[in-house]
Amino acid sequence: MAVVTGNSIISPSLLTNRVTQFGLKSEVSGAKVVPRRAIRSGGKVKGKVRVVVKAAVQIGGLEQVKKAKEELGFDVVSEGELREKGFLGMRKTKLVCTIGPACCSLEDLEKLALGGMNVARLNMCHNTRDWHLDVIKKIKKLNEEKGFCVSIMIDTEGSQIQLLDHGAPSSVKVEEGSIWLFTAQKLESYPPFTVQASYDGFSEGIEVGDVLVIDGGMASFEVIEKAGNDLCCRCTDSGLFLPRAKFSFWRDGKLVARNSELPTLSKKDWADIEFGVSEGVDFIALSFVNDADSVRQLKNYLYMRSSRSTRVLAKIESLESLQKLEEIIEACDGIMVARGDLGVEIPYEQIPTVQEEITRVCRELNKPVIVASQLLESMVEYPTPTRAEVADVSEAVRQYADALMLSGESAIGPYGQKALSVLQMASSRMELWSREENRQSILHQRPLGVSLPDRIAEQICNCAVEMANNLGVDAIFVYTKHGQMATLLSRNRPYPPIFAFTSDNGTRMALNLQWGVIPVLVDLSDDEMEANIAMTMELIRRKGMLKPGDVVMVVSDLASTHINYGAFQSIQVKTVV
Ligand SMILES: Nc1ncnc2c1ncn2[C@@H]1O[C@H](COP(=O)(O)OP(=O)(O)OP(=O)(O)O)[C@@H](O)[C@H]1O
Ligand SMILES: CC(=O)C(=O)O
Ligand SMILES: [K+]
Ligand SMILES: [Mg+2]
Repeated sequence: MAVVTGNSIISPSLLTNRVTQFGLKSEVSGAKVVPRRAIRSGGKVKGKVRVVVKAAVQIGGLEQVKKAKEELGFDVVSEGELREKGFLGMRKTKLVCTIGPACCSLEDLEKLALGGMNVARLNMCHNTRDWHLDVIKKIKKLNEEKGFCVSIMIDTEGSQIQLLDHGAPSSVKVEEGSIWLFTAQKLESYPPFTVQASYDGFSEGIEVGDVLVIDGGMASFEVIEKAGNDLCCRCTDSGLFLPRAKFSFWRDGKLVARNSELPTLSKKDWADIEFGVSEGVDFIALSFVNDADSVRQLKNYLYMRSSRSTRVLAKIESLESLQKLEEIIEACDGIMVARGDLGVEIPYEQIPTVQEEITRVCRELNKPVIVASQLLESMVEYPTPTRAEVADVSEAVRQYADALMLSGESAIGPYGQKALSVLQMASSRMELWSREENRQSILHQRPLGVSLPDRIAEQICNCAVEMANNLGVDAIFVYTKHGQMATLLSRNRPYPPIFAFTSDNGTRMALNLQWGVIPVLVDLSDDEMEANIAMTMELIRRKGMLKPGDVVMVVSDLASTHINYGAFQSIQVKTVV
């Protein structure tokens, strides 16, 4: 028997109904009913009733318990983590893995899911649609059959001017002083010192004397002659050409910005998006976003297509996107700091401050942010990271990024699971340090809401987190339809984990990317918040995850029409006895 106590507003009949509905036999004992302007009709209480609830809930038959367990979509990995490490030990930073040939079997995907993968990323630049479909099906199968909660992201190819091919499968050495031809002509084979660019207009606007930089510094050239669209260049800084090398042009120390010449969404991208939507992916990450228009265009399309639960992420990987950062963040549902391409467009020494700035603005505007690329690059080849890589990962966690992403480390490397465990350990360690140092207290929150209800929700969440930290509660429970309250809590980066109960599966999958949020799918009542609270606490307790003495802060904003309160927002603190 468990007893849940608290000060609540509820009708006792509804509590009993709700508890019974969820397969539990219940007794409501010691309920002090104080009818306030209550209207009695046909022997039933209508209107506002204030009740101090002390609900004693007894466990029903085995069948009923099983049913009740099935009602709670609580993923097995969070459950295991909670049992092993307790509430405070639960990892807050989310992990994204790029899926590629090295990790696409059902067994490998399961190992990544067990290792803490929250989101699987499929890069539409590589492989066939059938290959991606196969991976999507495997992940959905694992979610359904093994109780994981792994969201799926597709990442569009986008239009990239800056891709080069030298015909060799591996890297080619470039010596200082050597002369190279860069051409967009399609060649059968590659004569020595010839490189093919992926886009016909690659040299438009480029002048003799401009500097051509490979992969943000792998090698550099000076343009010495222009013949039609071809460029003849002399190597000024020796280095390497990797396959699919990226390049940029510089003049007087500044990037010659060219991304706006190409559409963010190509025909192939639209076809990939259509594929993703029909397969029910949770996120679409847009490559080479230049402004908010392409984000809005895709969001409108998803709205027309009744796919509102598909969230749109904008990848910041061009100079143009940096110049329009705030409008892009406001238009999208989340951001990826795509450092691979970004590092080709801006000098690499600027990456750390730019990353910190993007991460800060995203948190202030309440959008999740993923820090991506080269986090543990050396682990594509080696089973251990460099200490500098661990420091980089920890820095992203210290900045309170919502998520970290593996690229080649999981897609093609033999140590993908190990790389994931490095992210897991490094982020847990840094989160602990941030708590010990009370770093959350220095977070600045810029006011967001404009309308009164939005401002109220925001203030409630800000205050709730301050209270939760000061009181040292074990967990925050929030009940949410579209995830707004959960994200507003997460934005404050609280010490306890946030359990976000939602009856909307799209919301659940989207919240997977949100710092510190454990989304739980459950059938919630629209009009009786107290019953939702009692039912979810009981279900969690029944799984052995709430113990006597645990303190839970409950934050809710679902409408409570039954008691005529309209939108009823509250913070309650409950002790499990
Ligand atoms: N589905 C896939 N099939 C085959 N190889 C893949 C796949 N996904 C990724 N890879 C390989 O893993 C490497 C890293 O993947 P990732 O998608 O992060 O890099 P990328 O291609 O540089 O990203 P982007 O083009 O979005 O900037 C790629 O260069 C590619 O070799
Ligand atoms: C992830 C990605 O697209 C990049 O880093 O460029
Ligand atoms: K991509
Ligand atoms: Mg990129």
